[in-house]
Amino acid sequence: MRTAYSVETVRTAERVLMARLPEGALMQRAAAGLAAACADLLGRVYGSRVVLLVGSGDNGGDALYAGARLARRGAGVTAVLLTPERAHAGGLAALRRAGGSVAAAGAGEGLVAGADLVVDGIVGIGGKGGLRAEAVPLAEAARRSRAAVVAVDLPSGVDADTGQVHGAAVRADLTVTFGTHKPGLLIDPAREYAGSVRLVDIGLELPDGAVLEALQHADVARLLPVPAVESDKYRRGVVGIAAGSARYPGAAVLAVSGALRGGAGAVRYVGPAGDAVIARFPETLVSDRGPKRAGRVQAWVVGPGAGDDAGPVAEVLAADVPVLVDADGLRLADPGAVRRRTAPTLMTPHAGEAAALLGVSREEVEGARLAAVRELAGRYGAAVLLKGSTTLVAGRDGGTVRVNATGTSWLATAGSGDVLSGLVGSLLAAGLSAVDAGSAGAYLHGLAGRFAADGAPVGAHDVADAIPGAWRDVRGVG
Ligand SMILES: NC(=O)C1=CN([C@@H]2O[C@H](COP(=O)(O)OP(=O)(O)OC[C@H]3O[C@@H](n4cnc5c(N)ncnc54)[C@H](O)[C@@H]3O)[C@@H](O)[C@H]2O)[C@@H](O)CC1
Ligand SMILES: Nc1ncnc2c1ncn2[C@@H]1O[C@H](COP(=O)(O)OP(=O)(O)O)[C@@H](O)[C@H]1O
Ligand SMILES: [K+]
Repeated sequence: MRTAYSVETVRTAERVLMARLPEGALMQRAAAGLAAACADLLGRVYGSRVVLLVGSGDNGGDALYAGARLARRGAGVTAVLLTPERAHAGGLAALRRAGGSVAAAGAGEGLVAGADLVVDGIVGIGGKGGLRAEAVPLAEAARRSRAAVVAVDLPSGVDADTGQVHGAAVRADLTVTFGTHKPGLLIDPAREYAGSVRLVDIGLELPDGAVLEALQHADVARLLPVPAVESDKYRRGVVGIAAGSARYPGAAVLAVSGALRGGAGAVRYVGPAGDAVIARFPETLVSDRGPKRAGRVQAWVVGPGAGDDAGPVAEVLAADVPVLVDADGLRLADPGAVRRRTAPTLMTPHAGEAAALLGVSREEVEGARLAAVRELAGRYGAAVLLKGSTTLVAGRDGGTVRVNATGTSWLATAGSGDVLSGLVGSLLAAGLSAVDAGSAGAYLHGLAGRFAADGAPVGAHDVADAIPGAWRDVRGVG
């Protein structure tokens, strides 16, 4: 499990550790890790041109000490000081002792343009708001230049705790972060500014209560239901899919395609697209009698391609089994009925649907995904999986939010959300909790998207076909 902690928690852990260590030891650990990452990126340190962008806090101190290490290995290192009178004194002295220099006033942009490597030590976890005006031209010069850009702890200008970006921010190729990931490094839009992320262990001891956690292969492998010797189809779980309409039969087919690959023992389809479903997947149990009279299921998926018929949504919400509500179902569901449910409920909106439910703009949701997913979970008393470039899953009772790291923008193709809803519904029927089903399903779906696409466009049905390969990859079999 990869975790991300709030700035406040990092600060507390840092204080505890600093009290036990000689002064400056923590910054030296950070600088050593940073310099090593820079050296890896440069390949050849000797003779390279390194420019440090140095702000007024310890983030700048890290950059200066790392710069000193690179200078000792033969790099030409120049520091551009944003507020010369407040630059980290110890770091500056170390850089000078190692043969590095300080840029003349006004020379920064030119130096950045000619650099091999730019180290962004403008601001770290002490930052508030976007970059200040004096730093903006330097960030722009770094973006224009051919230099590799390494952000210290996080790209300057992004919000460490939320992933929001207010105004200008540095765009990095690599972010070297200390002690723990910060939430902003894992959530768009900030995540995109971070490039790849390298975590340097500086010995921080972190308590329970991460803001975010990202499942990895081993975590998902533990969650996935695998039939035991004595399993039968009913013990494995039956998932009911109430989806599709005369206008959108494809949504039903795609949701069923995901459900068949999700680990339930049987898939029951209820709705007007039975013929299309059977034609493609003859193993489906099809009924046109409505969810209430369709027979026993261990979990329902309702909503994909449902059109305007609120009846099945209400019937499904009245069932005392886990329910996944997606797409049209989100609009048709009575919020009171969702809140009154005692069995688990998982809502799976994309940003536009989340915006409609919250009464805000899509841009607002996309700019502040963590706040949006928590707000929805709180309002509906339900688990919420917010889809998009960053997929987040929040539980109904708050706490740590899951973030999915496997997605790919090739998944932005019509119907891939329907596949996800079937897949996750199947995991619910197999007995996973709403948060586990949502996050394990998003993980497999993202991986399947990568495998199916492999660098080329795919349709949603290709993603469904790639799900078994994702399972095998996660379980380390085949
Ligand atoms: N917390 C930890 O455990 C460790 C922290 N270290 C470093 O220390 C950093 C935190 O240092 P500080 O607390 O001194 O804070 P920062 O260096 O992140 O920033 C504080 C300074 O930046 C200025 N500033 C704030 N917002 C700004 C903006 N939007 N644009 C430009 N300037 C802005 C402020 O005036 C303040 O002087 C971390 O990010 C990390 O790089 C490491 O040295 C080692 C361990
Ligand atoms: N830019 C992106 N990067 C990664 N995943 C994405 C991106 N855009 C969409 N996705 C994923 O693709 C799927 C699309 O679902 P959805 O928006 O409901 O589409 P549809 O309604 O057409 O099925 C979701 O799993 C979502 O997380
Ligand atoms: K930084």
